[in-house]
Amino acid sequence: MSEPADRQPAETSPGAAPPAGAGPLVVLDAVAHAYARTPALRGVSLAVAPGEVVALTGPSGGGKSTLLHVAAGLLAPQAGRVRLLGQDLAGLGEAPRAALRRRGVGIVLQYGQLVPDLPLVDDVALPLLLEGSALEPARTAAREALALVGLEGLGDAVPAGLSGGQAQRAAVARALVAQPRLVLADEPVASLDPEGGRQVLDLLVSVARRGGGLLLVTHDNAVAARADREVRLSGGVVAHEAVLR
Ligand SMILES: Nc1ncnc2c1ncn2[C@@H]1O[C@H](COP(=O)(O)OP(=O)(O)OP(=O)(O)O)[C@@H](O)[C@H]1O
Repeated sequence: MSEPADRQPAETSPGAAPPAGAGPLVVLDAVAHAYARTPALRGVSLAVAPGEVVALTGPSGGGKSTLLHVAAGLLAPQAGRVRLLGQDLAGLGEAPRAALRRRGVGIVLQYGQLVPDLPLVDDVALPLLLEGSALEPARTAAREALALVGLEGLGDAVPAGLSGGQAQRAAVARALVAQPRLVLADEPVASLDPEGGRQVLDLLVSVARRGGGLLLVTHDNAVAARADREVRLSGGVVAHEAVLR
């Protein structure tokens, strides 16, 4: 996953990520959100520091996926504030939010969300291509990322030809290809066998071990046990928090 030489965002432009080491990677402060009349988050505060792996756990419907979408700026909360890579999302329009995500955040959503009919190599290369990388260096980085998740040689495959586990691995490759400082991942290893899950989790955790951050939604206690901190959401509030290491 080499950094293309032409990928040098201006640090001062709107949506640009601040320099490394400049405080928490994401901060949610008293965030609330409801879908129509269904409350999903009711005043949640949470931060992920550089170098930290945080597991978000709790019962189904507790608000985990909603929190991840809010943290990513994909969903605007109805109350509270979100700072992503040092930027207050309330002050950013849709285009600068998208630019901020592309430059510093890798996102794995629950169902992979690969682009139908697009060969995997190009799907995984998308974050680099959208940032202006030339096609061939982006494809080279994408092939390297695919190899890291165990999908070497599958660059020409399309999503319809993949197993659920392969699609999940590809989504992780796409999230990591641009070397993000923060990864937000919703059940990223749920479709994998235990050994495959461990390998992919190792890769995700390595982002934090290099000084980035990982916020990981999981129902799996063994996966949560890899985190530095566990935050349990239930009924849209933080029901429990534990430092694991
Ligand atoms: N798009 C939506 N429209 C309406 N209600 C929604 C929507 N998404 C989530 N909800 C509701 O918001 C609440 C929180 O859902 P959310 O998906 O965030 O929980 P979760 O903890 O991620 O659940 P799971 O573990 O099952 O994925 C639930 O009551 C859910 O039914």
